[in-house]
Amino acid sequence: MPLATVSLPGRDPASLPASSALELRGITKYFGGYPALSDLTLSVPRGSRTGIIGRSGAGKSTLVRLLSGLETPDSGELYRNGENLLALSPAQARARQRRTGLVFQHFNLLSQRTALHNVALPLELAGVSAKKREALAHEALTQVGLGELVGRYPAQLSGGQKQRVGIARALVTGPDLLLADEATSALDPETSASILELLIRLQRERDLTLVIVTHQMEVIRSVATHVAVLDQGHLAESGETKQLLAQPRHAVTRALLGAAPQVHLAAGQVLRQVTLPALDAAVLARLAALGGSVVEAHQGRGQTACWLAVPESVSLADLWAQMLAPKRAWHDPRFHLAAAWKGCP
Ligand SMILES: Nc1ncnc2c1ncn2[C@@H]1O[C@H](COP(=O)(O)OP(=O)(O)OP(=O)(O)O)[C@@H](O)[C@H]1O
Repeated sequence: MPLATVSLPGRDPASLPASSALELRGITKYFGGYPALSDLTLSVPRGSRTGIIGRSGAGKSTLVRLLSGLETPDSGELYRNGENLLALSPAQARARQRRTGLVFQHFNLLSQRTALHNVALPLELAGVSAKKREALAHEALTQVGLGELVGRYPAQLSGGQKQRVGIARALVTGPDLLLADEATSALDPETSASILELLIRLQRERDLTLVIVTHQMEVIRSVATHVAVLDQGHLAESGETKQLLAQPRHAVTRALLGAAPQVHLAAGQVLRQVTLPALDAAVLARLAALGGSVVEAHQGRGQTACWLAVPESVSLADLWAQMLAPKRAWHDPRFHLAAAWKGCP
């Protein structure tokens, strides 16, 4: 599908940072009245490896689809190398799409085609001659280490090899932007590491801008020079990876890092992390009765992740039983038992 042809009030390209591969300004995308992305403003530096991280439903895949031209935003501005992508003709949009490589979590290879013919497909669609596209596909497969396996069908390849084919296919048209959506999530840790190393090598060799979407902080740590944290369609925070991970400002970043907030606790108090269905007045009252207070709470869909300051003597089991059991006792046998054990009503 082509990129949008809607004309939005364009920004003077001179006002955009020259070093940006991508500039998103106030991007909003709705699905069925619900905002999957909300007023998202983000810069992706040219030549960076930018990680997009967030929990399930944060809007990561929606963002990738917008950047690849598979979706159009409902409002906002989207620039690539200073060019307003939302003001292109369909033909121009298709040309820009060929400069964008996409790598998928589940490889998306055609089972009836060999590795060579899977990689050659984007060139075929672009009208490149058979001889030339096979030569280019062979070269791309060699670059990802599969020069010997060009005649294999997907069913004859391992998961890691399939993803190498996916990467070769993404690069065969010579893009300057590579979007990888959970590219290693379906792979075992060792294979994931080798695919991430390959992405780093290719990004350097080809001077690409790599946008890598993941829900795994290890991927961000090992690959990304820059990172943007999404939370329920909003940008929670963004910056250089080293700095952002050393000093996470947003609760969702800390939750993804498994890091506790930096707070000064009273003597005899400790921090405990719990995820609650809700942080309502009744739960807060029970927490206060235990001598505890909320240090940080992060509301997700259907649950709230909390850091609580409580007296050292209040264990996690106490918190669960005393704060939740009264609400849940009749619905969840585990809490029923916990409540009975703790003598809760
Ligand atoms: N085509 C669609 N139609 C309706 N709702 C959608 C569609 N695509 C995404 N959504 C909704 O938009 C929100 C963001 O979804 P998205 O897939 O972008 O999140 P994500 O961060 O990639 O999640 P995950 O890590 O689980 O893939 C979710 O609430 C999702 O249900």
